[in-house]
Order: sequence, then C-alpha cells, then structure tokens
Amino acid sequence: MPVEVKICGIRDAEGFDAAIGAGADLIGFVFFPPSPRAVTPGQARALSARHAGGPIRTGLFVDPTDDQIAAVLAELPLGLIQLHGTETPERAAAIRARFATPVMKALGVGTAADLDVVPAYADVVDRFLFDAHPPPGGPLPGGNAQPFEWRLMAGRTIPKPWLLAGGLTPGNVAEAIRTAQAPGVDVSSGVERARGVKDAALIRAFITAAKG
Ligand SMILES: O=C(O)c1ccccc1N[C@@H]1O[C@H](COP(=O)(O)O)[C@@H](O)[C@H]1O
Repeated sequence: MPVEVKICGIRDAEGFDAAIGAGADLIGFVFFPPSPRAVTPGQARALSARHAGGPIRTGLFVDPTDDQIAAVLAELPLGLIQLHGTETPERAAAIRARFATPVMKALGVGTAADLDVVPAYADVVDRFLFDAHPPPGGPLPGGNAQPFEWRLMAGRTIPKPWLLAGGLTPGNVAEAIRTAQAPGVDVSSGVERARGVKDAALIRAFITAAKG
C-alpha cells in the first residue's frame, strides 16, 4: 500500500496547489483560531474550490462545539473531521453521528502507555493520528514541530488507518515511516518557510520523500 500523506495547515493558493500537484491524499484546514495556520470557513471554501475532487478535505478542530463544526460544514463539505483536543470517545462518537462525517482522533504519544486509550476509540472513529505531546503551557495542542519516539509505534496493531505526525520534515519522513511502520504521515511545520507559511518546494519534497 502506498503511504498516505496529509499536508495540514493550508492557508493559501501556493500551498494548496503544491499539495494537489504533488499528490497529497489529504489536505488539512485548521479551524482553531489561536493557530497561525487558522483559516475561516470561507477561506477554506475558496481554496478548496480551486480543484474539484482530489485529496480528502480535512477540518482540524480542537474541542469544538457543535456550532463551530456546523458553521464550517455550512460552507465546505469535509471528508474528515480531525479532533486534536481532549475529546472523549463519547464526544467523538457524538460528532461522527451528528455530522455523518468520518472522524480522525489525534492522540499524543510520549510513552507506550499513551497508546492504551486506542481501544476506547476504536469503534467510534475512522482513523487515528499520533502526534507528540505539546510543550507544557504552550498555546497549541499540535503543530509544534515536535517529534516523538517513532519506535513506540512499530509492531503495534492499530485497529483503524493511522497517520504519524509531529516534527516530520522532507529530511526525516522516510526514516520515520520505516521506524514507525507508519501507513501514513501528516505534516505542518516541516513544510513551512516561516511559521504558518507553507513552501511549495518543501511540500513537493516531503511528498516525494514519503511516497518514494
Ligand atoms: O498545525 C496547527 O497549527 C495545529 C494546531 C492545533 C492542533 C493541531 C495542529 N496541527 C496538527 O499537528 C500535526 C503535527 O504538526 P507539525 O508537523 O509537528 O507542525 C500536524 O500535522 C497537524 O495535524
């Protein structure tokens, strides 16, 4: 199976077009205002309309209310809702049911014990994303360019498709995939020339390295 690649935090046409052109499987729009990558639903809709079909449009939310999700879906159909906060399995199930949209739960990994919660989500989400824990007291629960020990994922049976994230770059993604035995990867900081500013050449290099 080819490795799946998600390019997250797309905010402009350069990043969107580069991700599409290089063959991204998923594109992430961040609907979390404190993030330097945040977009409004209208901005995401305009970007998404540049290309019909193609990558799964993923909406990234952090402990969202139903109203926040509804406001986005009113502008832009999403193929996947990414929950990157402290959403419980019950909350993830409720979001999935109410919006009839697949859900990906992001989980922070620092030790093997962090994976103990996976079974609780297995029946109520469609995908998992494994990211590093955020720095204590930091403003963002993800998107911090922080890797975790990739070997913690090796040999694990994860009951749904999953993406490896956290501190990935064009230079380390191939090794990360091999070490974690990851079926997919997700990147934000590693394909930016400045915080929140995607770089087309880095996006192309990342996708080439991940899929190569
Ligand atoms: O990207 C963000 O700003 C962000 C904000 C809040 C929660 C998650 C966020 N990003 C996710 O984190 C992973 C890892 O990011 P990075 O590559 O280490 O910068 C990213 O792929 C997004 O899914």
